Amino acid sequence: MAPKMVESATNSWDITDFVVNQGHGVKGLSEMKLLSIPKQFIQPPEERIDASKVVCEECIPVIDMACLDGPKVAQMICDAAEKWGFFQVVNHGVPLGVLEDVKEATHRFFALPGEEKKKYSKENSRSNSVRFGTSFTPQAEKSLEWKDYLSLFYVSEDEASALWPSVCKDQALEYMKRSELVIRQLLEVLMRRLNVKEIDEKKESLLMGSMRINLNYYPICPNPELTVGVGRHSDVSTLTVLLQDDIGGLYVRGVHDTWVHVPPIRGSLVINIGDALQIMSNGRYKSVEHRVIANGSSNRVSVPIFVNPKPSEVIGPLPEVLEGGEEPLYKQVLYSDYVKHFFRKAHDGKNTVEFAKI
Ligand SMILES: O=C(O)CCC(=O)C(=O)O
Ligand SMILES: [Fe+2]
Repeated sequence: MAPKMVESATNSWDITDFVVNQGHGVKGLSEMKLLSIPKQFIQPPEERIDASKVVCEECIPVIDMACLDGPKVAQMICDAAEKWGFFQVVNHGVPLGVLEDVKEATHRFFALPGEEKKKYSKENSRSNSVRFGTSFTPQAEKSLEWKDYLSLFYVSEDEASALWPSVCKDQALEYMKRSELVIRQLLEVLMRRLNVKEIDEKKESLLMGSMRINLNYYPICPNPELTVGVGRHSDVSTLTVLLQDDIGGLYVRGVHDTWVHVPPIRGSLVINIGDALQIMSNGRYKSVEHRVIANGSSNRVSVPIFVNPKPSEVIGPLPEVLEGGEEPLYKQVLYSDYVKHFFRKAHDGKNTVEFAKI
């Protein structure tokens, strides 16, 4: 890249324009091989990960789904959802090839020229359900996050075939479809501890009535210690199924203000509880804060599937949970309002759930 370009792009106005508006993303910036990150990406010290708070002795549970019918596994899943809000599953039934294909497809999408990716930006996309972007909500953020993404909201197979980018749609759809069984199994197990005997049509709409798949791309960063890949947040989903590659960098909030790394395990899926399930379980299951650090030497991809209530559902503590006289901690809220509230502001840890607190 010509030095002039580097020089002009480091001008503060141009950076946002280059990264956000022109569709080059952070990847475009990373490829310019800047010696340091532009100031727009510098996070305040309290938002950078503090190495002294990272604990290596602890680890989120790794659960073998092959023994799901045995007595122990269901208990481990529910315990992990209560204590950590996070766990990894192995032998989950989604073929390794499907996982590898969707990671490759993610690299393929982000390798497209900026002009091509820009067709899916907020301004240009033919549909609200397909969105290429950068950071989280650049208009609301004081500091940008070092991440690009393609977000695909699933409406129907026909819509996906017509509108999702052709370089990744088959792989993204296949990953989503093949994950449905493990999603159902997990929800059934989690519901049983809440006295919900079966997931009927109404519960299905409430728990998994909509799906969103994101392809995340975290490019190499010249000053990873000064910025973040994703800031502290909890997901607004019922639960999230996350595929990560072998680079690492995802951290989960542990006890006493500590952070615990989620080590990549080949073939595993990371499962985390989202705010919607925390609310529906009246706080029994925890949607836990997490964040992603930037990386100085490798590009990283991850592919979360956000399993969400249908946007038109009203969520609140489930009647089965309150049956024994437990006081509700959350009010009834329209799920689409909850999501709007989340996307209106920058990432700010666990604060979103305050929106639903009584
Ligand atoms: O990339 C990751 O490992 C996590 C991403 C994440 O937390 C999210 O997209 O909500
Ligand atoms: Fe997340």
